[in-house]
Amino acid sequence: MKLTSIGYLGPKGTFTKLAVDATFNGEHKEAFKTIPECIDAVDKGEIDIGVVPLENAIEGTVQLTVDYLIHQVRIPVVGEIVVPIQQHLLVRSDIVQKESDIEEVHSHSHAIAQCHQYLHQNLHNAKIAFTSSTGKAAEIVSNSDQPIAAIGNRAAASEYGLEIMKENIHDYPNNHTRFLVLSHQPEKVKIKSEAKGDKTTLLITLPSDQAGALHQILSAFAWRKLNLSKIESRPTKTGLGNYFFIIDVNQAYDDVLLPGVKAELEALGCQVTILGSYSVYDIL
Ligand SMILES: O=C(O)C(=O)C[C@]1(C(=O)O)C=C[C@@H](O)C=C1
Repeated sequence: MKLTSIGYLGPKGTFTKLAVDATFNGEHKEAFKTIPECIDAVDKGEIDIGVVPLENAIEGTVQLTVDYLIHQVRIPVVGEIVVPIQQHLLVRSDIVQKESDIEEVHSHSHAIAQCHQYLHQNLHNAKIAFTSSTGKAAEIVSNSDQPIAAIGNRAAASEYGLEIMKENIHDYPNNHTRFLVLSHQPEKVKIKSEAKGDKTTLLITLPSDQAGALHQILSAFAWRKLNLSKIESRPTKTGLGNYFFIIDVNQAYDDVLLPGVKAELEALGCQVTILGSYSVYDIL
């Protein structure tokens, strides 16, 4: 039998790989250089499932993921994985002995943002170099003989033979990232842990500039007592002031309440697309 293939933002040692390893057993896992490359591969059927970062507790939405899913490629969201994020400062111990030796810090923009205060206070003079992922940053540091450091996780340190010079350098505790599981073949998504709940994500376009439109949208959820966990606006990219609303509801798409919301919003002139109805998995 052909193994299910799962794509992730690579290389090895990324947080996305941690999310994949914690939720999927033994399947074929394939690293992609960028989030769009991973999403495209799912859409073209080159892989069965893609896992991409969506939102971090400190830095907020991974806009590349949201915009790519709205504007370029529509793939159903079939799961969400929530992973605790601990950022460490990784170095080659044969080259860097103390923080003040470090001339450059490499990492993914979201990881850099999660450690701003630390960098500001401790590595003020080091240059920042943005990489496609934290795993890539660790790989670069391991291949360099320059006094540079990466920000990444413990798995990256062991994967690339780096030393953790300073642990937990993220600026706030309780750091978590949500990852989306994307697939056109939901029957292939077999997650090994127990789901902690369900969500539905809707993409809503307001009719035109109309007073009270957002209030009317929210009231369609409110009077049905539907609990929302996120509301976000993203540009439609058609002109200044034109926005989509992306709304997460804390329940699966049912037969009554959410179809009712959809019909009510469409009657108000909104366009409503269901981006997914899916289970949520917490990795501890
Ligand atoms: O670079 C990685 O390790 C990723 O998996 C990407 C990513 C992100 O895009 O938010 C994932 C989790 C962390 O928040 C930092 C980086």
